[in-house]
Amino acid sequence: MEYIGEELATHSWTNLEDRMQFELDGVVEKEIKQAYNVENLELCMSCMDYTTLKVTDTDKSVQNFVADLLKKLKKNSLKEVAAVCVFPNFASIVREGLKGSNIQTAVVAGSFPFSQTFTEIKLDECKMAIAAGAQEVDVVVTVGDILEKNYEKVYQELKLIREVCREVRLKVILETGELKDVESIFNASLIAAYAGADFIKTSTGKVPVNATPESVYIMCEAIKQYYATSGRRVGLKVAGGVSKAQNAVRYLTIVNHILGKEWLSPHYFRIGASQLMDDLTKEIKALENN
Ligand SMILES: O=C[C@H](O)COP(=O)(O)O
Repeated sequence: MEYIGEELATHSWTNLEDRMQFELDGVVEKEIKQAYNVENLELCMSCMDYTTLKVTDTDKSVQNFVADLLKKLKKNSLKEVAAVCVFPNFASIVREGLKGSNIQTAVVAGSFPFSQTFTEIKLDECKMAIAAGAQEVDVVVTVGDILEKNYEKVYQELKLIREVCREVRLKVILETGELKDVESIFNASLIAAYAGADFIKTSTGKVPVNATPESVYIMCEAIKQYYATSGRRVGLKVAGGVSKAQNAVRYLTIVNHILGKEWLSPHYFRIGASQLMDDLTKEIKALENN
């Protein structure tokens, strides 16, 4: 058995907080202005996990959600989004609705959004979602265990989830708004990476604080250090409260600044959003007509 504590000890987050504030307020802010162009807005579109995770979702509403998306993309001559993300019970409906497109069927699973149930139930939910057609699975870490530094427990559970999700893309949600400090976000990122996550994701969108530039900066730094050690690229998904094109470009800029352009494709960068599509479409059109 590998122990995650030994791996974490090889990484360092010292001085990260000071450097982060300095860079976010200075050079990154300048880069955002330069990055606000049609090419990058279209890139944000193609990296979007178009999401509905509402208590009112039904078979019919999800079917309409997918059909509306395809209509919007066609009407506005837009590039395909990366995925449609829904609760796991809607996986087969989404997969069916997306037939003929390259858009992936993504689900949240593992007792989203709180991850508060038995490991077996989380594993079964992932398995059932995959059997129903999910190609990507987003699960949440047990946040309390990160805060109490029960790192080994979190790591072992994620490895079990990785095993049942071996044929699909696995995104691990850290719920950074609840982790709060640099150390917890940095360590949670590395635990997920070492457990085999394809992506680490900021938030569920279901707590008061979701994605922030600071949390994304810390996660990028952990991904960078992990890549230097392992040679494996872990992707980053920004999610929760991203509803404006300006914010989407802000996150893309931070990822580019720390990780570089190799991360700027749907393979390694995603934006999970339920409200971003319209503003992004509007801004693309406005810049095109300028
Ligand atoms: O995974 C995606 C998020 O749940 C979406 O959050 P949002 O509804 O705030 O865009």
